[in-house]
Parts: sequence; C-alpha cells; structure tokens
Amino acid sequence: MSEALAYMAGFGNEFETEALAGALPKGQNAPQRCPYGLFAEQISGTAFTAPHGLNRRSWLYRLRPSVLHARRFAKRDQPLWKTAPASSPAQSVGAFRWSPSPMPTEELSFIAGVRTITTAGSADLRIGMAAHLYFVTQSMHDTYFCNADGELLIAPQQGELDLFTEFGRLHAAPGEICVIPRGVKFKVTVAGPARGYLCENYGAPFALPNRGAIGANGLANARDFHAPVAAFEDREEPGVLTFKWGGDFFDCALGYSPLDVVAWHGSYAPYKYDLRLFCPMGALLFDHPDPSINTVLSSASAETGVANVDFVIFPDRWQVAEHSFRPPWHHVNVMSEFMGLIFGRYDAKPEGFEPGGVSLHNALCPHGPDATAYELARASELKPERMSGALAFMFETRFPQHLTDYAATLPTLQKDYADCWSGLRKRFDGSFEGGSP
Ligand SMILES: O=C(O)Cc1cc(O)ccc1O
Ligand SMILES: [Fe+2]
Repeated sequence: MSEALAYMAGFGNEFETEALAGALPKGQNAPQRCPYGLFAEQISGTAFTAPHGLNRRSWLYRLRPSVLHARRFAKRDQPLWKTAPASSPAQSVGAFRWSPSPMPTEELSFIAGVRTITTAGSADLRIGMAAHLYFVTQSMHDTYFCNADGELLIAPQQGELDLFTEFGRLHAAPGEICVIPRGVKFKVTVAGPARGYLCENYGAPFALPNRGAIGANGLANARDFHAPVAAFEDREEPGVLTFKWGGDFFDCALGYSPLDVVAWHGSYAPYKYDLRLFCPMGALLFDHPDPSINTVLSSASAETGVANVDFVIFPDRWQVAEHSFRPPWHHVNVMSEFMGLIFGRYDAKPEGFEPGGVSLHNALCPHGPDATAYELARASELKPERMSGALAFMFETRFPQHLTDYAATLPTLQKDYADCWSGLRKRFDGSFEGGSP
C-alpha cells in the first residue's frame, strides 16, 4: 500500500536521526544558531527529574517552534470521545460483549471516528485509561492531532494506517501496534476504510515489563520495536491542529503543517511493534499460567507490581500441559479486563467473540470459559496442540472501567452474553468421582 518506510530498532533508545544532512546539532542541544536556521525544542514525556531508565525526553529541530501552532484555541465538540472520570457512567457491573460494528459509510477521520467504550481513573490525575474503537474512512491531509491527556496505543483490526508524526512516518497493519506518546502531533492517512482498537493511557508511558525469573530475553524483545526516522513537511497550506486537553477538544487554525521536524534525538518517540514477533512463555508441564506472562507493554502505577494498564496478548503458541484444564480458568480478577480480537478465534470463547468485537469483564466480575469451551476442554485429548491463527488482546487496568452511554446503547451489544455460561451444570452428587462425565 505505501512505500517501505525506514525505522530505527530498539525500545526507549537514545535515538538520533536527521532528514537533512547536518541538521542535528553536534555536541550540544541548543546552539546559539541551529543548522538550517531551525528552532530547537525539547519535549518531555516524564518530569525533568525522573530517574535514569524512566526519564523520557527528545530534542526536536524544526521549521517553527510549537508555540506558533498552539495559539487562539477554539473549543469544539467531539461527543463520542469521552475522558475519565466520566460524568454519568452507564451501569457497568457484570459481563459485557459487543459484536463488531460495521465499517461506517460516512466520512470519518481518525479523530472524528473515535468511539469510547470505557473510561477508567482520571486523565487529570494522570491515572487510568480509556478504551476506544476507531473507524476511519477519510485521510487527514491538512488536519493534525495532539493529545495532552495520554499516549495512544493503536491496534489496527482491519485496514492499514499511515501515521505521519512530528518524529517521522510509521505504517501499521492488523497484527501490529503503534504507540504515539502524549503531546506528539500527528495525522493519519488511509488507502481504504480501517477500524481498530485504541488504548488512551493517562498514566506512566508504556514500557517493557520486568521479566523477573524469565531473564533477559523473551516476551517482547526490545530490538523488535521500531521508531521512525526523521521526516518533515514544508507545507504552506491552511490547516487545523486539534488539541485534546482535559477531556476537551480545541482547534487551532494554521497556515502550514506543524509536522516540520527536520531532525531529532532522544528517548521520547512514537514506535511500532509486530505482535507476531512476541516470544511467548508458557506451561511446559501442567496448569495454565496467569495472563501476565503475555504482557507486551506495561504502564506502571505508583504501587510496585500493580500496573496502571497492561497490554496483554494471546498469540500463536503450543499447548502441552498434561492432566490440565488448558483454556483460561474461571476467575474473579481485582483488575478490570477489556478484550478485543484482531483475528481468529479465542479459546475461552469459541463462539460470539468475533474479530472487531469487544468484551468487558470489570473488576471482580466473575467470568471464564463459556459452557462450550468448558465441555470441550474437559473432554479433549491432551496431546501437544499448536494454537494458530488467533490474536486476542487485553487492556487490563487496576481501575474499574465505566461504560459510556454510547457503548451501553450500541445495537451490537449482546444482551444475552451472560447466557453463554448457563450450560455450566453442577456435577457434584456427593461421590468422589464427581458425578457424570
Ligand atoms: O478472561 C480472559 O479471557 C483473559 C484471561 C486469559 C487467561 O489466560 C487467564 C486469565 C484471564 O483473565
Ligand atoms: Fe479474565
């Protein structure tokens, strides 16, 4: 669809890149006069004083400073993109599931096509997240977006996205993810209709999870993440930059493109990752591990070991556990679980959870395999089995997720979802054998 783009490999590196030879100042960040007459500007993703390893900032060398792109704000409505804390959340207790929404026929840019399903925590307090669906039928040519409320993890489910950011260009197809850090300006163009999932993370930037006893390799490996090389537009056309700030949307009229960064260096940048490169770990002898074993990215909270948000996937893998119930078990989780399906079938829900669909199992709301999956797993012969062709994911947050009115009234809401467990029957009859098979 688009020409092959160049990237730089690594997660959270100190990258440096220039679209014009010599544009990056040598040996210092802010020379008296920058090469090519560029403006030097720092963007901070963490407090100036954040410790080594967590500190994220980049230096951008651009045609105009951002302050020229952020004046004379005009507030505008974006009624279906909600921000936590939601003012009048719909009833959110229980288990919810939605069938995929059809691809819309109206003209929708990446921003106009965002529909919030849940909000959690508080954007102002820099904790929690929102889970959205996005639908795109229209490219952004002279419109640009910048989100001060959180970073955006974009997971395409159908159709490909071209992202032109201040830091350069990224391409994302289903099976890949892109992360746009808080405060980074970008636009999205498409060659055809596209839809997918969006996690708006209000908290600490996503980072690779600690692997603990797994060691230095495996799960998502740092070298498989890719940041863009510098690319810029020198485009003097009327345009609009929309800021999301404090849950509201503000337009600034521009006479030129704000994607005007000729060179940059630093550790704060967008990146992409192909989820099929995830190296899974699992149960080599018996039982089913906690899903945290499949964490791709984690946004830390102030409490050690408890994530603000984890991004977890269920990729291709072998099942070899002996004398074990292999699918996810029945459980009651203190965290809340928003799930989506990129492609294939999810083993705990062979029917009803479709690619493009959503399920929500809120904090402490019981859930697990449906009756069909349960009976199948009890009866199946436990030979080694390759689970292939499915990619499900979870946004798991420590905060309860509140449904939006939009989500609660979507025609795709499966009102009978809870019936998928009705067939789980009592086998107990007082005898040790546990009743009928
Ligand atoms: O509920 C789900 O389907 C997600 C999930 C998967 C798993 O393997 C273990 C726990 C869990 O919450
Ligand atoms: Fe779960």
